[in-house]
Amino acid sequence: MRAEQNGYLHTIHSPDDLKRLPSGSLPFLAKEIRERIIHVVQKNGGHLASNLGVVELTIALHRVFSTPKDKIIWDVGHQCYTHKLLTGREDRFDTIRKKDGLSGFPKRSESIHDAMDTGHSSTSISAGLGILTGMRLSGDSEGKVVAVIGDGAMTGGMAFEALNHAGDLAKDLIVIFNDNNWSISPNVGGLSVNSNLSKLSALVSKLTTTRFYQSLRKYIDRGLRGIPFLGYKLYELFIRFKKALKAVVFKETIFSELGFEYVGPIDGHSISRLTEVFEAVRHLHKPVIVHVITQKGRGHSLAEVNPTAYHGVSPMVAVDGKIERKSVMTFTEVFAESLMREAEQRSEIVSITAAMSEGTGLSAFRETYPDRFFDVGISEQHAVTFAAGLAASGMRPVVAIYSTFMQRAVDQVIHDVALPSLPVLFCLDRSGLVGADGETHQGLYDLSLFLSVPGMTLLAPAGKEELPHMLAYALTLDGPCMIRYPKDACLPLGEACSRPIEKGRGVFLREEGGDVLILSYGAICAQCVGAADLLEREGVGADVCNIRFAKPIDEEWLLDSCSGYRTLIIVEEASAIGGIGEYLIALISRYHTDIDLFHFGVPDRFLPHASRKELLTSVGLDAEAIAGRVRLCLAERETFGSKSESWGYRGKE
Ligand SMILES: Cc1ncc(C[n+]2csc(CCOP(=O)(O)OP(=O)(O)O)c2C)c(N)n1
Ligand SMILES: CC(=O)[C@@H](O)[C@H](O)COP(=O)(O)O
Ligand SMILES: [Mg+2]
Repeated sequence: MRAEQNGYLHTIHSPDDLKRLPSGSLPFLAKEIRERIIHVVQKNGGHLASNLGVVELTIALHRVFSTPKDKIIWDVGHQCYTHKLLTGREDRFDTIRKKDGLSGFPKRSESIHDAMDTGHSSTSISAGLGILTGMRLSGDSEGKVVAVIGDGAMTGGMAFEALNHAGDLAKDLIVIFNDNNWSISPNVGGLSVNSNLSKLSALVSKLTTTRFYQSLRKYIDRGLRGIPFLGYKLYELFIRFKKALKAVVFKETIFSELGFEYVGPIDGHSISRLTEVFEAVRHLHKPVIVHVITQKGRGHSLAEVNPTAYHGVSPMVAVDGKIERKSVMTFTEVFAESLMREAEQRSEIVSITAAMSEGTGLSAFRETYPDRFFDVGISEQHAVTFAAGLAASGMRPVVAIYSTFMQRAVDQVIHDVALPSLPVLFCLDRSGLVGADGETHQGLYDLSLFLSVPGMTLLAPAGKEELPHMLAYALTLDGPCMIRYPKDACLPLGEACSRPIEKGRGVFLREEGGDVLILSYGAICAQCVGAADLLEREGVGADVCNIRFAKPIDEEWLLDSCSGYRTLIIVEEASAIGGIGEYLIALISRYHTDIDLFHFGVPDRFLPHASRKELLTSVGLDAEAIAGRVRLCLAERETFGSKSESWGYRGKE
């Protein structure tokens, strides 16, 4: 009783400490872990429902498997909080997702118990199979590899690619299929595995995972195959009979067809049952999938009822359901509102999401036009080519997708959309610097990935009024288009933003006839205008122009707009390599040889989690930093005379 008064969680500094706890203390430990997760997520924000659903699963995994000798890979990784609490990070857990604190995802650089960095979905089986194969090739015949993948992540194509290969390699990979029927929204897809915890199927799984059954199986298989002439025929007949028998008990699953031993469904909240099954499967010498049924949001009354709203929460929402009231609309909200207006007028507009309807602002579209809304699951590649198909048959598809997840479907954009020049509109939310999700979610590469694709129109709104105009304009184009915007407030930036969209041309947000011109693209213009205001107080005149188009650019307009300035600063909230900075410098310097050209982009390194504001400062893209760097450029010009230098690489390191 006394131990429970003080709790167990603070005594766990490694999985070995967990293994030493009496099994009777584990339900209390699970309760402690849930309370700690809820408390910290309320303070820091983060992924709540997914983490609450895997507390017992994680305890059982670390009771049976011994990391780092055994490896556990968490698919997506957003559900790794219990894993972090049990692997020596309990003392730092309050820093999770905060600048310089613990990451909200597994990171090899953070702990020897994190076998793989994750963040993007559906990678765990591929990574696990690779790790396992490497272990075996380097002589490690003991270590086990466990991939924990949710039902949402299982809808990702690469999960099937990996299952197929794993079945073929037939190595003893263990896949834990965490089935809670939820992705962020209710899960989609035809993979309807038998999710009922039927007594019969649970009993049969209990039998088939015993060592006795496994050795009996081996004995029979070997005996049958050893019969001269008829052996293989009889063996094949036996396998088919066994499958038919299993099909009576289990809904035949795709997994067993792919060569996996299927075990389940198992109650994902019974630590004892999970432990028993994990002990059994760790001795199998073939690929095995353990189908675990969990409840997303378990132990939190609001999250249990609404796992979507509690998938990822901002601070102060976690416990009392208080939804923060925002005064200013976000880019996502402006996009959602504008799309609804367009969709009302044009029935050929359809919308597509890859399991992110809430995050991309498509919920209203889904409710209003259910027949014109498609959630394809976590399968961005399919989303893009499905959109191409829709466009080829006269529809006007709008694919709402985070910049970082767009990375999954580069070839589909090129091969299936741009090549045939199909009118698909990609609305890239979370473009630029994102906050607490860190390296895996930064939206910094869409420009360098797609700027070189022929026929693409690339647009970026600076202020509130611009996005609706850009959306309407994009929906008139007869080819592919991408509009990028950040996860941030969509601020009004003056009447220039309301001016009609002219192909290839931008607008001046500030035109005082200064010496300096800041050319920028999209939302980062707000920071540029702020910087110009700061410079003006020191008597430095800086004008600001949102080029609006990264492609196509009206070269005549651009070159004419640059005339008369001595210093030109190109600012982009994207990787400095391969973005618009390099592209514009090449264009302008051919014609304007008398202008000092500078380029401020995001430096060539991965950026960890922090707030968006902290990240902008860290790479020198907030108003104060831009102003400071402009001062330096001017000082350089005074000191060394005219020079042109790309500062993107020299962003504040
Ligand atoms: C490639 C990719 N697309 C989309 C996402 C966004 N995302 C993060 S978690 C998630 C749902 C995951 O569902 P599931 O695997 O069932 O895990 P659960 O949250 O239910 O535990 C999605 C769509 C992502 N991380 N990666
Ligand atoms: C884990 C994951 O990839 C998503 O949950 C992502 O964190 C959502 O990001 P937003 O919170 O910006 O919608
Ligand atoms: Mg799920």
